[in-house]
Order: sequence, then structure tokens, then C-alpha cells
Amino acid sequence: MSALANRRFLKMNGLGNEITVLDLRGTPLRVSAAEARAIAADPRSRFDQLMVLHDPVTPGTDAYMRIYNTDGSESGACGNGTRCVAWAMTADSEMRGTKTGGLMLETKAGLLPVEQVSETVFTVDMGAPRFAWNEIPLRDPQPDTREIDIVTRLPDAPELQKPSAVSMGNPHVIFFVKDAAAYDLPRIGPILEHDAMLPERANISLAQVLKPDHILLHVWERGAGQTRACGSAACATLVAASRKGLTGRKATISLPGGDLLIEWRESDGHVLMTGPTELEHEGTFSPALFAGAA
Ligand SMILES: N[C@@H](CCC[C@H](N)C(=O)O)C(=O)O
Repeated sequence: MSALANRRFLKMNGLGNEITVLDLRGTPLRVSAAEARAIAADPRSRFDQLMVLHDPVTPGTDAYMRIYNTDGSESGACGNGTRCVAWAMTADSEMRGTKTGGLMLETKAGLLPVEQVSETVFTVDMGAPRFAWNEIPLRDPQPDTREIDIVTRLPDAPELQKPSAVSMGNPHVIFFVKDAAAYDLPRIGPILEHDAMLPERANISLAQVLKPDHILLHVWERGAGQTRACGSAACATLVAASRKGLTGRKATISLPGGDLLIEWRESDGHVLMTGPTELEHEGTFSPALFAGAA
């Protein structure tokens, strides 16, 4: 039987981005890719991202987070999930600590300071974006990641060329388009996610700049498919738009699930993401869930 059987989880969302939070602090347990897929397959614990809390690694931090996509792959960043974890560590009767003030969370991509804005709204410092082709990473050297070469040619969407690429601790490719809602993302998303230029695949964004401080965004997420919102994609998109001179350094990013406020802070180059969280329900994993999952 999986050691995760009967463990408690929280089912949450950040702007409709489905998030399941599992607290494994104080245990040596780890979630395997097969266990993550099994959790995602159950409608009660279904997720776009599973946020697993582990004991802190770096002194002074509050928790280490491992982030799983629906397909069991791992990511270094999840903006919406980080806000959900912050809510859980602040408000949930079993996960909250005694600490007041902000939290310092950590992933394999780095440190994420979080501040509470109101009961359910949090601001996450998502860190500094990276632009070097090998840090995103891309397969081939690119002189300027504001406009990269990709291999995919879509006969019915020939304009989807020369996207921007940005790492927010996870890889993002952003196409600036006239109408972000006009594309069949479930069809073209997987093709672009697996473009040969993207050795670790990428999250694919279609961005429509409405005003210098407002962008409409649709996202196909690596390992999870089309989601109602993606926080790290919103950060990467604002940064890419600002680098191309399409927006300023602060904008509202409107996603199908709602709005995020994103600021690319001038003083230190960090990206701040502010948005809501929602608790849907709590539950425990049924032992039967993991039958066959290693
Ligand atoms: N929804 C997340 C991003 C999740 C990670 C992504 N699918 C990846 O594999 O990098 C967010 O809110 O940032």
C-alpha cells in the first residue's frame, strides 16, 4: 500500500488553475510520478499542479515545495500553486504555523518570498526572469530571446513564429497575437509544447496586448494542458511584452479564470504576482487510488 494512502489533502484553485496541496513536512515521504498521476486521475483530488510541502532545506525558509504536473512531470515554478500553499500555511487548521508576517518558500528553482494582501489574496515574489537561451533552455543558441526560432510550422497559423522565450524557473514561450482566443489551443498547444527547439518542453502562451497595462492571455501548460490560469506564464508574458516595448513594467493579465496583477520591479528585476486563492474542499486519499502506482 502507498504511504500516501489516507493522507489529507486540500483541493484549491488559483483563478481556476486547479491545485491540490499535500503536506509531507515531518515525514521522509516523497511522491513518485506514478502516484502524482494517480492523484490527478481522481476527480476529488484532480489537479493541474500538485504542490507537495517538504521540510525546509535552506535555513530561514518555511517549506520546500515540489511541484507536479498532471502527467507526473515536475516543474520549478507554479505561481498560482504558491499562493494556494501560502493560504494553507496561513489559514488551514492543520498546515498553519505560529509565524506571523510573510512566508519564505523554496523550490528547485529558488526562493519565493510571499506576502499576504488580504484573507485570500497573496503577492509572490517570483524572482528574476532569465533570458539566456541555455537557461530557458533552448536547443540552439539564440542571439536575442525576445524573438527565437522555432521549428514548428502550422499551415493554418503561419503567423505563429518568432515567439519570445523566458524562464521564470520554468520554461515559457510567448506568441504575441492579434486575437488570443482565436486559436484551437488543445490542438496546437501539444505541437508547440514539443517543438524540437525546446529540450525540456515549454509552457505555451498566446498573448494579446489590449493596452500598455493590460494583456489577454491563453495558456497551454507543459504537462497539464490548457488551464484557466497560469501564474508563471502571466509573469513571463509581462516581462516579454515589456522587453519588446509593448507594455510598461506593470500590467493586469486577464486569463480565462480571472485577473492577475504583475509587476516587473525596476529596483531588483524581480517579478511580483498578486492574485486570489480559493479552498474548494479537503479530503484524504483512498488507498485504492494508488493500486498499481509505484
Ligand atoms: N500553473 C502554474 C505553472 C505550472 C508549471 C508548468 N505546467 C510547468 O511545467 O512548468 C503557474 O501558475 O505558474
